[in-house]
Amino acid sequence: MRLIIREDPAAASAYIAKYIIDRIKTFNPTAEHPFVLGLPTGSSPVKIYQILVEKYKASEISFEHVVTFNMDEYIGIPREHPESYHTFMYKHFFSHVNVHPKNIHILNGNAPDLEAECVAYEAAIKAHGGIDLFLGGIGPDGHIAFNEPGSSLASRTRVKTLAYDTILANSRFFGNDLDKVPKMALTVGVQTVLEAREVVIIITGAHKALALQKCIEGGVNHMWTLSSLQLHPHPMIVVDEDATLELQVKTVKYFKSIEAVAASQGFEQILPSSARTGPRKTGHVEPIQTDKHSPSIQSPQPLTSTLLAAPATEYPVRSHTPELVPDRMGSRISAF
Ligand SMILES: N[C@@H]1[C@@H](O)[C@H](O)[C@@H](COP(=O)(O)O)O[C@@H]1O
Repeated sequence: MRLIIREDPAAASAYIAKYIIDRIKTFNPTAEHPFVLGLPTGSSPVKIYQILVEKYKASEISFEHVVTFNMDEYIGIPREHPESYHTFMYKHFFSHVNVHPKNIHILNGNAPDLEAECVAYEAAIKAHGGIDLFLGGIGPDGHIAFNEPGSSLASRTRVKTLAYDTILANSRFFGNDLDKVPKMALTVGVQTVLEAREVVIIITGAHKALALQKCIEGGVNHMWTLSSLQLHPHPMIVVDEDATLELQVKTVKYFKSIEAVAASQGFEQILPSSARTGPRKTGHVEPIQTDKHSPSIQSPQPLTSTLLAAPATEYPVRSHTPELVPDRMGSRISAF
């Protein structure tokens, strides 16, 4: 886990925007081997999109060969609704860069068969060889995408009922009218996110400090779905100082020192090349067979399943506990 701490949301956003640009450039995408980018909505990534658009306009990055998959979408509001995630993405990003419309994937919350829509979405991700970098944000309750507290850590793209806290938090986008906030959404699952080769999360503000603390210092827990990132080989969380308010001072110092030491050595915790470049293929992109290419992160297995896998005979056999026979202390002392 890399935890990058920056002074304020602007600096955290600038770090991530630069990181994404560097990753795409290093990847050197082509039409046959595009960079597959997972994207979020919410207020947290707005500044990141703004910087990416600026850099595109300054010809510092191209999205010509970038394929995108969004995390989630509300169910039941029209695509053209000002608060739909379709509208959000075009307003803040897609309308301003050279990403091809055919390369944009956003779940359709008005699909006639929502379950089929979710299955097709997972299949489309696999057909593109998986997601290279999933950018995400979190809700104050630590949810990632719309994987609310209690979501299975093995979950995949599906229909999700929103938690009251999330409806409340998102009501600011609907004139603070709870009745207008959709109560259901389509969302990628925790497992869908974990299968990305890299996950980058932005967390800013004191209102998300408890969630960050649970996810960094606590154990993996379905009540704070972001904590599942502890199971990922290449997660990075970029935060502002306010988001660290609930962390222990030693945790903050530890992650700052790690970054400082890496910088002093002239590198920034470089990813393995398999994660940096993705699987190289020649020719067209073949759909991945799920049975042949098992996900890089397997569903968490119950600990007992491994423990019980060992034959019982390998356990040391304990002798029977002897019967307790009451005695007097005096009888244990040898006679003088
Ligand atoms: N489904 C989205 C999440 O993907 C997002 O991370 C969250 C945070 O939004 P904000 O950045 O506005 O706090 O909002 C919604 O719940």
